[in-house]
Parts: sequence; C-alpha cells; structure tokens
Amino acid sequence: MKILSAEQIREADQYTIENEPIASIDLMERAVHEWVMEYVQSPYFDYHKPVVILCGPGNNGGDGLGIARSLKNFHKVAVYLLPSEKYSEDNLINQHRAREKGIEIIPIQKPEDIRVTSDTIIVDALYGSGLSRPLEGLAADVVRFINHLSNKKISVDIPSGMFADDNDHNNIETIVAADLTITFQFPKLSFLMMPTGPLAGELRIADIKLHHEFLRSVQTNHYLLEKKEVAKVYQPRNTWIHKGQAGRALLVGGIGHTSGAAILSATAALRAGVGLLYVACGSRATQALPFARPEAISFDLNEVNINDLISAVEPDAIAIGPGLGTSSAAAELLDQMLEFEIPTVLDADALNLIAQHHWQKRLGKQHLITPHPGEAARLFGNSKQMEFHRTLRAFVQSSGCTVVYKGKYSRIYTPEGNVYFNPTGNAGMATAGSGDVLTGILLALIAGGYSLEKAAKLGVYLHGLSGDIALKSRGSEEAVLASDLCEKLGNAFEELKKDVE
Ligand SMILES: NC(=O)C1=CN([C@@H]2O[C@H](COP(=O)(O)OP(=O)(O)OC[C@H]3O[C@@H](n4cnc5c(N)ncnc54)[C@H](OP(=O)(O)O)[C@@H]3O)[C@@H](O)[C@H]2O)[C@@H](O)CC1
Ligand SMILES: Nc1ncnc2c1ncn2[C@@H]1O[C@H](COP(=O)(O)OP(=O)(O)O)[C@@H](O)[C@H]1O
Ligand SMILES: [K+]
Repeated sequence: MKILSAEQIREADQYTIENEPIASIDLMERAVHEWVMEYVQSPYFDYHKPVVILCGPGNNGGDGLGIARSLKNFHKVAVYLLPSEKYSEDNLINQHRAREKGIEIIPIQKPEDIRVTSDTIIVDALYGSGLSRPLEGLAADVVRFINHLSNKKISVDIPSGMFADDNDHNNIETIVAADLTITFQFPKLSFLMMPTGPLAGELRIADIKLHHEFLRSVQTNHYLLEKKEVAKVYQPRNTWIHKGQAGRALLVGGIGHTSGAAILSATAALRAGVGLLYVACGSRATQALPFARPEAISFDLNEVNINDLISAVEPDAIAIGPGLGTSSAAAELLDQMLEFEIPTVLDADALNLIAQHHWQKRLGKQHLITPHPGEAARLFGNSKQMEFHRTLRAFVQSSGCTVVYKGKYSRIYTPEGNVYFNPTGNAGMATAGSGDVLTGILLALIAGGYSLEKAAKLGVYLHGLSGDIALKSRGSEEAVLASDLCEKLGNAFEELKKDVE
C-alpha cells in the first residue's frame, strides 16, 4: 500500500474531482459515509453515548459537519465550530446542511465552551491534511483542553495538529491524542513513526475510492507492507528438494552469558526452513547447543579459525551478532568477517562494534543490518525522526546495504531508496530475545535463496505474524516469550500461504 505525502493527497483529491468526475462536496459526502461505516464497525461505537464533534474551518471541519448529520441518526450530537475568517466552500455548504437538519452549531470562544459528560465520545475534525503550521492560540488551547479529558477521542483523517509527513518542528502538545484515527485512503507517514504514531491511537483506513489511475501511477518511496504483497515474495518449497538445496547457514555469536541469544537465533533459523545450520559460538553455547537444538552443528570459536570454518562450511549466508559481546576478540572476528562477500546479517553487538570502531563505511550490498532504535542511534546519530529517516535512507542508498530498523512498524530500507513499513507484531514482542529470533529467520531465508530485500520483507512480516499468533495463544502481551515466536513460525507461514496465489 502506497504512503503519500500531504501534497500528493491533495493531488489525488483534485485528480479524482476532475477525472471521475465528482463534485468536491460529493467526494466529501463519500468520505463522510465511509468514515461513518468504519466508525460504526469499530469497538468505539455505542449509540447510548452522546457525541461531541469539534470542527475546524477547512474541509476536515466540513467532514465533521457531515459526520454530525449522519451520526444524528444514532446519537445525541453536539457540534462545536472554531471561529474563522475564511471557511472552505464545502465547510460552508455542510454548515448550512447541518443547520437544515436541526443541528445547532456552537461557536467555540474558549475551550471551556465545550461541554462533555464522562461518557461523551469526542470526534476531532479540527484540522486534517491542510495543516500548514503548528497550532497556536485558541486551536492549540482546544487541543490541550481535550487532551486533558479522559473521554474517548476519534480523529477524522489525522489527529488535529499533526502533519501528515514531517513533525520534527511541530509541537507535540498541540496534537490531539486520539484513541482511534479513521483516515482516508492512505496511512500517513506520521502514524508509523515516533513520537507521533502513538497519538493516532488505533488505525482504520476508510476507502474513499480516489481515482484508481492516480493511485496506480503516483510515485512514492514509502509503502505499508500488505499480506497479499508479502505472499508474492514467498517461494513454496519444491517437493523434491534436499537439505543441501535448502540453504547452508552460519550463525556467529552466543559467547558467555549471552549463549541463549545464539540458541534462539538457531532455533528460528531452523524453523524458518534452513537446510543446514552451523553455529560458531563460545564454549558454553557449544556445550549447550546439542541439547537445546540438536539439529544445529556447533563449533567453539576458541578452537576454530573463522576463515578455515568458512572454507569448510561454504555457507550461503552468515549472521553475526546475537550474544557476540563487544570484547576485542569479538571485534577482531567481526573485522575479518566484514571483508567477506557472502550475504551477511549483522545484528546486536555486531552493530555496537561497528559503531564503536566507526566501521559504517565498510557496509556494502552484501550486508543486511537490523538495528533497534538504540543501536541505530549509535550507528547513525540521534536526530529527530524525519531527519534520522532521511539520514538513514541516504546512507542505505550510498552504501548499498539493506536495513531493517526495528520497532513497532519496523522499516525496511532498500538501496533503491524505498522504505517498507511492516504492520505485523505487537507489544508482547518487546521482550528479550525477539530480535535474535528475527536474525535467525533472516539468516535462513537468505541462505535459502531470497535476496536481502525479499528476505527482509518476508522475514519481518512473518516474525511479527508469529508474534500475533503467539499473543492469541498466550492470551496477553505480558506472557509472550521470544521462544514462542519460534514455536509459532510454522503457523505464520501457514497463515501467509493462504494468500499465495
Ligand atoms: N475534496 C477533498 O479535497 C477532500 C478532503 N477531505 C478532507 O479535507 C481535509 C483537508 O482539508 P483542507 O485542505 O481544507 O485542510 P484542513 O486541514 O481542514 O484545514 C485547512 C484550513 O486550516 C487553516 N490552517 C492550517 N493550519 C492552521 C493552523 N496551524 N492554525 C490555524 N489555521 C490553520 C488553513 O488556513 P491557511 O493555511 O490557508 O491559513 C485552512 O483554512 C482532509 O484532511 C480530509 O479530512 C475529505 O473530505 C476527502 C475529500
Ligand atoms: N511494540 C512492538 N510492536 C511490534 N513489534 C515489536 C514491538 N516491540 C518490539 N517489537 C519487535 O521485536 C523485536 C525486538 O528486537 P530487539 O530490540 O533487537 O530485541 P532483543 O535485542 O531483545 O532480541 C523487533 O523485531 C521489533 O520490531
Ligand atoms: K482531524
């Protein structure tokens, strides 16, 4: 699914109006209808509760006025309107239509004019994608006022005060903190990033059927991964395959106290279908592995030379990092391994070592790195979200490596400059070892023949899906373990395969 900028969204609206063709006010009616359809299907809909709709001067406010007319059929509705010298044309039409339906429109002079009871649902239609500067004055006061209320808040298109794209210079306190955002046609970039993402709350997308020609041809570098697209990446296993063809993988890590990290990665790699798995690890992990994961073949890093091991094993792919530590021996090992041409996943301490030794420039097209925000900050600096995003995207384009920036909506950056956001996964995955599991999955997929980009898309999606399945079976986020992700990986493949054509 394409993610468009605010400018492109305006163009999409305009193109639809001119080429469908449809009058602007009728497109707004369609948006209102689709928004209400999403709302009544959401868990927030309860016709016993009164609704207060806050409207601004533009078309977002116009939507709010239309929504008021529609919700009047179910709820007790009150409409409040910000004062303005220039309401948009469609806003004025909808003010008129609302009054015709007997709806009183109450002008807001001060935030306290807005009257709610404890069960009132607040619909936020103050500002949408036409926001041109951070909110101030009365609008900002209204936002702060409602943010202090414990009432459920549902935003129309965008939480008011939030820019669709770049909020680096915005004031977070003047953005509505919504429980649910029902957005039109496209997810907005700011919903998928910190610190704005949490303010959008739960997301639902209302399909307002903008012109398919425009949607097909519009150029973007930002996408939200969808199951059916990821399913196209998946290559079903050939029934005549033998283990030598299912990928030979080498995992390096698991030294001392963090032996478990290598065991988790190894388990994940095996569950993700690798044919042969070699693990080069510390003495403790070498001893534990035959019991924990008898399918893996282990080597003690104290006893083998990495170059000899590579010659003997001839891996199709390598992963280094989980539980590696940052000792000088680990640094020396990584130093040698960064010279290899073999596709390599770099995670955890491998990334910390790269940052420590300023080896970022040694990353190239054979590398897939998987930093979480802490590791990423060590590697690429600690700038604000959009600036960081631009820095990382530029680094990936110039170095040729592929990056998975982990978190909610993990992002895949490709050397072509594309960025894919992953929708699967949940807060239960914020637990020790879940990143190690991802490393193992990626290792297996790359060893099995997927390109780095395809492995990243498929691997990150399946990893999150395993987390979602684990959450269902465990019952609550708190109880999900990284090992559960390995256990449910088969079910995640099964779920994805339902969409393979
Ligand atoms: N047919 C369509 O196009 C469809 C559009 N749709 C809906 O329209 C929404 C976009 O509408 P929009 O472009 O009118 O922008 P909106 O966010 O309502 O506000 C603009 C007004 O606010 C003002 N303003 C801006 N920043 C400000 C600030 N900081 N403080 C104070 N004022 C500020 C700005 O004034 P100006 O910047 O010119 O000074 C202008 O007057 C979109 O999110 C969706 O909900 C759907 O119905 C689908 C069909
Ligand atoms: N709230 C969340 N929602 C979705 N995915 C999450 C969330 N928290 C963590 N994850 C996922 O879990 C993994 C955590 O990785 P990482 O921080 O490296 O863990 P560890 O170092 O303990 O192995 C990442 O893939 C991340 O995307
Ligand atoms: K809004």
